Amino acid sequence: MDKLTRSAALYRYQLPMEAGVVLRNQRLKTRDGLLLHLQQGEQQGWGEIAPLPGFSLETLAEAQSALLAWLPVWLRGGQPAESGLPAVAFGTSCALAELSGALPPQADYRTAPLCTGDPDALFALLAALPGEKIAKVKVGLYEAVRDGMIVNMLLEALPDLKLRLDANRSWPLAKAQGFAKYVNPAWRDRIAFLEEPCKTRDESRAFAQATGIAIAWDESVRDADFVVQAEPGVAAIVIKPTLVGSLARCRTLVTQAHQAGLTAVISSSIESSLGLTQLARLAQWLTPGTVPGLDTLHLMQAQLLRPWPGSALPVQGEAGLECVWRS
Ligand SMILES: O=C(O)CCC(=O)C1=CC=C[C@@H](O)[C@@H]1C(=O)O
Ligand SMILES: [Mg+2]
Repeated sequence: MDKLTRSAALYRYQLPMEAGVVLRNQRLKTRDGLLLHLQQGEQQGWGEIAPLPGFSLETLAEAQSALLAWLPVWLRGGQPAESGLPAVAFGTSCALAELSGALPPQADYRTAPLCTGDPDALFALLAALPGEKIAKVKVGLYEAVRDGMIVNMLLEALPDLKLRLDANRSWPLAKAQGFAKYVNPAWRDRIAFLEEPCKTRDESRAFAQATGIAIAWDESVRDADFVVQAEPGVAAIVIKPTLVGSLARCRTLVTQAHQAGLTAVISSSIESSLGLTQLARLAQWLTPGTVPGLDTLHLMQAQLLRPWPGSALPVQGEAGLECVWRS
């Protein structure tokens, strides 16, 4: 491809969130991020760079500065080094992969319906769901006993249901065991995994051994000392590309997980529909057969540029974007 024909633009977006979306004790009123648009000859590619407040270590301002340093190198025909900021590494690698055709267009638009509060709403939705019934329930936000009873009730009522649970490291070991006590041992193997039950990895391992409930690593995957390996009681790793890094890094993690006999689940960091549809493509490409954890679009009041199939949310076009840089 002709290096001279490269051009690029960087846009800023802001999408209104549904009322009441709280992340790590912080209300998220809007989702703010950047969109990178690269063009080379007839080819083009988009990437979303949206550090998630409370989860990402980098800020949006830091991501923007990194992109403004990355862009001139790319425009001159170079291959800029992968950014050390995960959200930037993810977004730039997506734009480059669209440009080169490396990210296949086919997508896995299945999601594991996400339930944070109302088990009745989840029950109605699951009862009507065709095909594989797999849902994700947030635990650890209320009393552990209440969580245990809800999980037990759902598994009892829907015999073909499998659950993914997520405690976000909120329980001391004793509390986690208090949760498990309320889940009938006969149904525990229908908990596909419980993400990060305890405050430390060792406590989470002890929980899995003691209860027979499989666990998954999510936050741990981003710890500097984390190594993907087979361990008793560990079923899966959750990969959130915006928090983890480039497509190449995600691919390495998926390969390592599969080699260790673990499930790898591609999951959302609450990207816009643009980033989310790219994650659905990544899931189809790297983890076919595993339902990705992408049920987060309903937390927003609008989509961005590319619609998620079946979503009724309005789609904001390019006209609604603020251009912060253009070559
Ligand atoms: O993994 C999924 O199924 C959906 C994404 C999801 O649960 C999360 C996304 C981003 C931040 C968190 O609130 C949460 C998580 O902790 O995994
Ligand atoms: Mg999680």
